[in-house]
Amino acid sequence: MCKSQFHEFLAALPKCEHHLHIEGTFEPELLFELAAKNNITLPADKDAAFASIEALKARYLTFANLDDFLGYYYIAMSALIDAADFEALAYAYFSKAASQNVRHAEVFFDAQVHTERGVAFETVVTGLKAAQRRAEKDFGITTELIMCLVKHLPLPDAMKTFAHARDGGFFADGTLLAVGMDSSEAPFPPKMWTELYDAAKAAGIKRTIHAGEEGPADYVVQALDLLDAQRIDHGLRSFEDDALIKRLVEQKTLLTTCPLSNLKLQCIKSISEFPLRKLLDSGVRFSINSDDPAYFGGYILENYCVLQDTFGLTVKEWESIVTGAVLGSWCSEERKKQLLAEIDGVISTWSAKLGGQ
Ligand SMILES: Nc1ncnc2[nH]cnc12
Ligand SMILES: [Zn+2]
Repeated sequence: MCKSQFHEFLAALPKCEHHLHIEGTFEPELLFELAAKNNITLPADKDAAFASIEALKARYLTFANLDDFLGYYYIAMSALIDAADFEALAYAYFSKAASQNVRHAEVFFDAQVHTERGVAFETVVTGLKAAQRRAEKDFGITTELIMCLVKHLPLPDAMKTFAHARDGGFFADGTLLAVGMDSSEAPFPPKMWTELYDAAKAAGIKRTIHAGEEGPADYVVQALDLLDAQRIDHGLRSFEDDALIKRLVEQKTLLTTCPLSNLKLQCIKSISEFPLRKLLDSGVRFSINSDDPAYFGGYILENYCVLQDTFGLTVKEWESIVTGAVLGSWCSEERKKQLLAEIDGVISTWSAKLGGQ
C-alpha cells in the first residue's frame, strides 16, 4: 500500500489536539501583517531574522533549544494588540485544524505574557472566544481554552493572573477549562509552583503542566507528587524512570506529546528517537500534537505522518492512538461518545480500503 494512501487515512482520522499554544500558530505572514497594522516594529536592527518573512522562516529551521525558540515566540506576540488580532490568529488555527479533521481542541494561551505588556486579559479572551464560536459554527469543531502561566516570571505574578481569572468567574462560567504552565523548563522545577497548583485544586480547576521536555523525569514526578497535575505536557523524558511509567499507566495520566517540536528543539536527534514504540507498548495514555506549528514545520497531521513514515504503524495502532486521545480529553462524556462513533466510522471505511494494514 502506498505511503500517500496511508496519509489519506491519517488525514481522515478524527483527531483531538491537547497541546497547542495559540501564539505558536502565529505564521510569519500574519505576524508581519499584524505588526504593520498595529505599528509594531519587529527588531530587525538587533536580529536580521526579522528583516523579512523569508529570513524569519529560515531562522525557524535552526532552533538550538527551547529557550532559543522562546525568544522568537515572545517577540512575535508583541504584534497582537486588540481582540480582533487574537480572533484572527485563533480562527486561522481552527480552520487549519478542521481541515486536518481535528474535531476537538484544548488550546493554551499565555495570558500573563499579554497582560505584562499591557494587553488586558479580557481583550485576549474576548478575541479567542469569538474565534471559538465561529469555528464551532463553521466547522463543528469543539474547542476549549487552557490558561498557561509562565515559569520564567515569579510566582506572585502567576498568582495574580490566576486570581484575576478565578475571581472574575472565567473558570466557573466555562470560558476557561484548566490551568497550565509553560516556558523555559530546566531552571524552574515544578516544586516552585505548589502555591499556584494548590489554589487551582482548591477552586476545583483542572491542572496540567509542561514537564519532561528538556527537564528530567524527576520533573514529571514532582508534577504528580507536589502539584497533583492531572495531565503532563510532553513528558518525553518519562521513560528514564520505569516506576514513573508504571504510575502514569495506572493513573491513566495523559501525556500530550509533540514529536516535531521535540525534533526542532533538539530534544531528540531524529524522529526515530521519539519513544512511540515505548508509548504504545507500555500502555501509557498519550496524544500526538503540534505544540507550535508555525515554528516547527507542521500541524497535527504532519506530526501523524512523520510518525507513520518512521514507525510504520498499523490501522489498529492508529485506532488505539486516536481513541486514547478522545478518552484523555477534557470534554463531556456525550462529546466523547460522538467522537468515538466518528472514529468507528472512519476505521471501518479505511480498514476495508487498506486491507489488514
Ligand atoms: N514547547 C514549549 N515548551 C515550553 N513552553 C512553550 N511555550 C510554547 N511552546 C512551548
Ligand atoms: Zn508546549
